[in-house]
Amino acid sequence: MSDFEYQSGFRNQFATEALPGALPEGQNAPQRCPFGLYAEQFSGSAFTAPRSHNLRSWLYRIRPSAAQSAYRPLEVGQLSTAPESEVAADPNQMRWDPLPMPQAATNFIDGLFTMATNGDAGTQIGCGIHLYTLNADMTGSFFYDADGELLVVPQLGTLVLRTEQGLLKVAPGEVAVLPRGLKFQVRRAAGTDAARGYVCENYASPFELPGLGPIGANGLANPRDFLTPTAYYEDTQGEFELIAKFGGKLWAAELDHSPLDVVAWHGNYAPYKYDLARFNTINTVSFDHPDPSIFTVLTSPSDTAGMANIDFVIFPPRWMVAEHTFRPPYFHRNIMSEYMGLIHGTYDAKAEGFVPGGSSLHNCMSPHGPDANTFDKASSEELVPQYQGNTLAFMFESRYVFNPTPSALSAGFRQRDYVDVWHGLHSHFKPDAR
Ligand SMILES: O=C(O)/C=C/C(=O)CC(=O)CC(=O)O
Ligand SMILES: [Fe+2]
Repeated sequence: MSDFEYQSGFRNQFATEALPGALPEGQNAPQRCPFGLYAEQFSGSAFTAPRSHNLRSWLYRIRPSAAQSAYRPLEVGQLSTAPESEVAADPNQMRWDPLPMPQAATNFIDGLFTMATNGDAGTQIGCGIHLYTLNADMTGSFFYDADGELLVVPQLGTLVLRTEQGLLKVAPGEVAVLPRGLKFQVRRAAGTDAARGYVCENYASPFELPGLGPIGANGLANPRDFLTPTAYYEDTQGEFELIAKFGGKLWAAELDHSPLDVVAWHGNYAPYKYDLARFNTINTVSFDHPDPSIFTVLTSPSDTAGMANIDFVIFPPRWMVAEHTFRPPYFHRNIMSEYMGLIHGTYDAKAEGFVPGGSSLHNCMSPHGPDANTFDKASSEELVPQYQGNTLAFMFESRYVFNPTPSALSAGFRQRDYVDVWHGLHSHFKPDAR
C-alpha cells in the first residue's frame, strides 16, 4: 500500500479514519470519544460564515493541541517581519534569477525568503510571497501559520508534506494548499536532494474555485482533481519544537510528542493538492489573445466582487491557433499587480531572462508586455497552429500593490537591467503606409 492515499473533490465533507471506529458516530463531541481520543474543532471560517463558505473539521487526536508549552519569540531569518521591514511600494518593473540553492543544511522554514508582501496579516488582507530552497528535512520541528493559508508551488524537487490531516507528496507541476493553522513538516521525497519553489501566504479569504460563467459546468480546474489526504497518525514521544508564524513573526513552543497524532477527522477544512496538468485549458479558436483570467486555477476573493485578493493563474502547455493575431501577451497596464514565476520551459512574452525558478513583478499600472525580441518575432511569424509544449508559468495577481522586501530589492540575484528588455521597441510608425 502506498504511503499516500487521497480523497477526491474540492472542499467536500470528507470523513477519514486511520483506525477503524475512531470517528464518533452521529455527533462531533461525545462525552468520551472512541479509543480515548480527544475531540478538537479546527476552523477556517467564522462559525457564522455563510454555509457555502463555512470551513471546519473535527479532529480526533491523541492529545489536544493545547497540550504544549508557552510560546517564545524566535529569530526570523530571511522571513520578512511584515509590516515594519516593508519598503514603500515601487513602480519599477522587477525581475529576479532563481534564489541560489543553500550550501549549509537548510530546511523548509530556514530557507523561506520573503520577496514581497501586500495588505496586512493582522487585518487578514493581502498576502506574502516567499521563495523556498531546502536541502534538509524537518525532523524535530513542526510549523503552522496563523497569518495565512499557504499555496506551495514546487519548482524543483518533490516534497512530502506531513500534516496533521495526512501525508501529501507534491512534485513540480503540482501545487498544494495548506490551510491556515494546520501543523505540518516538510521533508524531501525519495530521490530529491534539494528543492526549490514558491509560496503564496494568503492572509485573507481561503482559495476557492473561480465561477465559470458562460463556460458552463465544466472546465478550468475541475473539483474532482483536487486531492485531500486520508488520516495518518504517529504516536511518538520525544522533544519537538512547534514553530508558529503569528503577526509576521516566528514563535516556538515545546511539545513532548509529535503533533501528527490525529487518528481520524471529518470536515471540509483540510489540505489538498492539485496536478496542474489536469487544468482544462480554454483559449481562443478564432483571433486575439484572451485576458489571462481565463487561466485562473484558484481565487481568493476580496470584499469587492471581481477584485481578487489573489488570483492564482497558470500558463500551461496549450495550442496557439489564433488567426491574424499578435499571439503573445499584449502590452498592458493594469489595476491588478502581478507577481510571476516559472516552473519550467519558457514564457511566451519573454524570449530570454525569465528562467525557471525566477520571478518578475509588475505592480499596479506599471507598463509591461513582450520584450523586443518577442515582439519582432511574433509580428512576422507564420500563423500556423503551434503547440506550445515546453512551458509552465504562473501568476499571483492581486488588487493590492506588492511591496518588495528590502532583501528582495538588494538581492544579488535581482536583474537590475530588467527594464532594458523593452528598449529595443522602436517606432514603426509610417503615416503614409497602412
Ligand atoms: O499571458 C497573458 O495573457 C498575460 C499575462 C500577464 O499579464 C503576465 C505578465 O505580464 C508577465 C510578463 O509578461 O512577463
Ligand atoms: Fe501582465
